[in-house]
Amino acid sequence: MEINSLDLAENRRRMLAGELYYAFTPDLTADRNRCKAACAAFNMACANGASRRKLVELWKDILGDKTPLPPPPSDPNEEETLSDYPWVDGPIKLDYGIYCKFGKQVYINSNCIFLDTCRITIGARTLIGPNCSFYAANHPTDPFIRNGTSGPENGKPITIGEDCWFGGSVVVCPGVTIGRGVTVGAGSVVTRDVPDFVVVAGNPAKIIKRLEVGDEARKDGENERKGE
Ligand SMILES: CC(=O)SCCNC(=O)CCNC(=O)[C@H](O)C(C)(C)COP(=O)(O)OP(=O)(O)OC[C@H]1O[C@@H](n2cnc3c(N)ncnc32)[C@H](O)[C@@H]1OP(=O)(O)O
Repeated sequence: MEINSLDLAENRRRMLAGELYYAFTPDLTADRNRCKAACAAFNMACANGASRRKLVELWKDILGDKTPLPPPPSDPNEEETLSDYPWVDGPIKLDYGIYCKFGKQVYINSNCIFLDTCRITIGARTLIGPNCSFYAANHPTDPFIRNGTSGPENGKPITIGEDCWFGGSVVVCPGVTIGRGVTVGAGSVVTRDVPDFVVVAGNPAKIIKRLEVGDEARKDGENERKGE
């Protein structure tokens, strides 16, 4: 495939739809470079102990989120107006940033990676331990189609529910959906969907515990998702 003859909009549509597409086109490369620079700025500010407000601004830059922040409080030490924004300990790496969505009060520990060639959604109040990787990106297993950086690739979206907890060094593979209130043990590799309210661990991750959660708690989650 000659990169220069590609319909770039169609190529991007294919990327997000999980179809075979080419990653090294000028527009996708420029988008990744934009995100790389935004991540570098965020990581540098994090390492230098920047204020919560500065870090939230830089985090929003990574995601391409143009919505304005609430005005600063008169006392800059009282930034409770920002309490719903994710807490992110750098360094962090996202591929595009614009294809990731994080719910309120998410926490991300250091050295996490989000390869968002398809959409990655993380539910509210989910806690993510250090060195976790969320790989929506994938390549064909046939080496002759894969063909290094000249070949096409495809991905699958990753969806994580609310109130999950990922221990350190978890890998989430392309196409995985994890339910609400799930705990994922340290070092797990999640290759298949996970239902609500369970603990999974291992490689591949398997259910090691089911939580007793009343119907009311399940209903609360549904209402919250509907914005009630
Ligand atoms: C947001 C942050 O920054 S988090 C900071 C980093 N912290 C971490 O990464 C800690 C993550 N915690 C873990 O992995 C814990 O082991 C938990 C949460 C999974 C333990 O969950 P529990 O439901 O209490 O499991 P429990 O300890 O009873 O173990 C049940 C079984 O699963 C196994 N198991 C527990 N954790 C794991 C794991 N990570 N990988 C593989 N097996 C595991 C146990 O060995 C045990 O097996 P056995 O019955 O054969 O002895």
